[in-house]
Amino acid sequence: MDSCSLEIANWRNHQETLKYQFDAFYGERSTQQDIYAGSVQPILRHLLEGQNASVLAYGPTGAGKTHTMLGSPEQPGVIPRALMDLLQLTREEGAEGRPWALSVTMSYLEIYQEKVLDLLDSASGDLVIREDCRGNILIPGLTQKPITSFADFERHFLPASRNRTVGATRLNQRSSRSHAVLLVKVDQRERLAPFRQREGKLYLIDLAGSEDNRRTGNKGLRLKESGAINTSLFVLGKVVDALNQGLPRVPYRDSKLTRLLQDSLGGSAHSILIANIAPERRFYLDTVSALNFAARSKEVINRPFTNESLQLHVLAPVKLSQKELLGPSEAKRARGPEGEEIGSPEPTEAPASASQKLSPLQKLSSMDPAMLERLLSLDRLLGSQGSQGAPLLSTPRRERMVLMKTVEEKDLEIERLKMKQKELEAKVLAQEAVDPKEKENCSPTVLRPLSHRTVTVARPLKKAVVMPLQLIQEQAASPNTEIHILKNKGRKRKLESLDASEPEGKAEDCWELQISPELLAHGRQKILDLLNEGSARDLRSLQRIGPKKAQLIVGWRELHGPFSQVEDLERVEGITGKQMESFLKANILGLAAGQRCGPS
Ligand SMILES: Nc1ncnc2c1ncn2[C@@H]1O[C@H](COP(=O)(O)OP(=O)(O)OP(=O)(O)O)[C@@H](O)[C@H]1O
Repeated sequence: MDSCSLEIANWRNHQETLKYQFDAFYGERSTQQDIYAGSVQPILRHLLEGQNASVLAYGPTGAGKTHTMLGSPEQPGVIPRALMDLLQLTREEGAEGRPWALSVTMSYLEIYQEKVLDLLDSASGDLVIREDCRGNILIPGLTQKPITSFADFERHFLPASRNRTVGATRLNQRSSRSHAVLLVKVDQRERLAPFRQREGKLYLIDLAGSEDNRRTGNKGLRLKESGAINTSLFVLGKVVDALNQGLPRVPYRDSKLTRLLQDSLGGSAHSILIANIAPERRFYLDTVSALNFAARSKEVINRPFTNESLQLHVLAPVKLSQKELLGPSEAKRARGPEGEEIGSPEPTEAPASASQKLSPLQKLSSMDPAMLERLLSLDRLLGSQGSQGAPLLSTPRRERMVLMKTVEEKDLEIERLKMKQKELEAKVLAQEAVDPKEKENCSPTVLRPLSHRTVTVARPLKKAVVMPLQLIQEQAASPNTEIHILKNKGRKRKLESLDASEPEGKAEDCWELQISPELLAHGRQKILDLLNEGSARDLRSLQRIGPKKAQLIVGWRELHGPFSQVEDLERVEGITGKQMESFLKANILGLAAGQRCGPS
C-alpha cells in the first residue's frame, strides 16, 4: 500500500483483506541498500552509547533471510554493510584526541538442534548460555576475535560461514538448518577521569526458516532439524506473546534461541525484526503467519539502557585509602608487615580527610553495581520505615558484605518457600481435576494469589484427598495389610512395600498408593500411547496439556522419536520435572476415577 503498510487477501473471507502496519515495508523493487539505510543503519550509533542492538531475519524457508543478512558480493546484505559502517564509526570516535578509546570484537555461533556451536572454533562442543547478576547473557568459552578493519572481519567471518550447517530441501538448495548469530561487541574506555567503561552488543541473526514438512519433503535428519527449528521458532512466538500480554513468566529458557536473545527481546536492546515473505500464492499461508508474527513482535516494548561502569583503577588517582575501601579490620590485613598500604605509593591519609575529598559517586564506584543497587534500595526502604542509625552505604565494607549475605539468604529462603507453595498448588489443582465435587468443598483461600497467603496452605490439600484414597482406606482397615507402592527415588522408580501403619501424611504424598498397580500400569501405558501416537489435538485431551504444550510434545517427538516412558516428557523443552509429575498424577488419577465411575 505504502512504505509502511501492506494488504493481502484474507483466505478465510475473500471479500476482505488483511492490512498490516509496520515501521517499514520493502517491496520487490527495494534494494539491499534501501533496507540497510532505511532500517538498520540508524540503530548502529546506539552501540557507541553503550546500548545493545539486534537485527533478526525471520520468515519461511527460502524467503530470502540469508540473502537479506549476507547478500552476495554484488549485493552485500545487512551484515557486511553494518560491519563496514560500525568499524568506520569506531575508528572515528576512538581516534587519538577523542575522549573514548574503542575496540571491537566479533563472535559467531550457530544454534543447531538446540546446541550452541562456535563457528569460529569448529572443534568446540555445545556451549552453555549463562546470565550474570545484571541480567546480561553470556556464553563462556565462546571465541571473541578482535577486529579493527573490514579485512579482519572477512578473514574470520568467511571461513566460519562455511562451517554453518546447510542442506538441500525441496524448497531451498542451500537451506540454513540452524540459527546463525553474529555478535559484535564494542568496548569503550574513557581516556580521562572518571574513566568510565561502556559495552554495546550487536546481534545480527539469520534465523532458520519455519518449515511445513509436507512441502519441504523433509525426512530423516532433515525432519529432525526441522523439528528443532520449528520448536525454537514456536518458543520465540511464545516469548513474544508473553511479553505482549505482560505475563509474569516469559519462557526464555524454553529454547536456546530465546535464552540467547533474552537481553534483546523485551530487554535492553534496540531490536529490528525483518520479516521475509515470498509473494507467490503457494507461500500464502507462510506469508500470513510471518506477517502475524511480525505484527505481534512490533508490540514488544524494549527499554534500552547504557551498560556503563567505572574502571576499578580510577580509585588510585583519588587517593582512596585501603581503610576506606575495606573497612578497618580488612585494611589492617591488607597492610604489609611495616604497616605500609599495599599498592598505594601515596602516604596514607586519615580516613576522614580522604572521604571529605571524595564525591559520593567516587566512593561508590568501588562496588559491584548490582550490590550498589541493592544497597541503595535497602537504604531507601530503611529510610521509608524511619529506621534509626547509619545508612547501609556508610557502613564498612565487611559489615555490608555480611548484611548482603543475610539478605541473599533470606531471598533464597523466600524462593524456596515460593517453590514449595507452587508445588502445593499443583497438588491441589490435580486433586480438583480428579474430583470436581471436592473442589466445591474446598476453602476459597486455595485459589487466592500467592501474596495473600501464608506459606502453610497444606490443609485444603489434605482435605482434597478423598476419592482415590477409598481403596487405601479399605485396605488399611484390615490390620497388618501390606500395600505395594511405587515410590519416586530420583528418576528411578522403585517398588517398595509400606506398612499400612505409616503416618497419614506420608501416604498422602505417595499418590500412586491410591490405586492398584494394575490400574497404574494400565494408565501409564494409555498415556504413553497417546503421547506417541496422538495428534496435537488428541494430546489436548490430556489433563494439563494446553495447545502450546501439545505442540512442544509433537515437536519433540518429531525430533527425538517416540517416548520410551512417560517420564521422558521431562526432556521436552518447556516441561519441567515438577510439571511432568503433576501431569502424570492428574492423568492417572483421572483415568482411575473414570474406571471406577464407569459401568463396571
Ligand atoms: N531478493 C532476492 N533477490 C535475489 N535472490 C534472492 C532474493 N531473496 C532470495 N533470493 C534467492 O533465493 C534463494 C533462497 O534464499 P535464502 O537462502 O536467502 O532463503 P532463506 O530464507 O535464508 O531460506 P532458509 O530458511 O531455508 O535458509 C537463494 O538462492 C537466494 O539467493
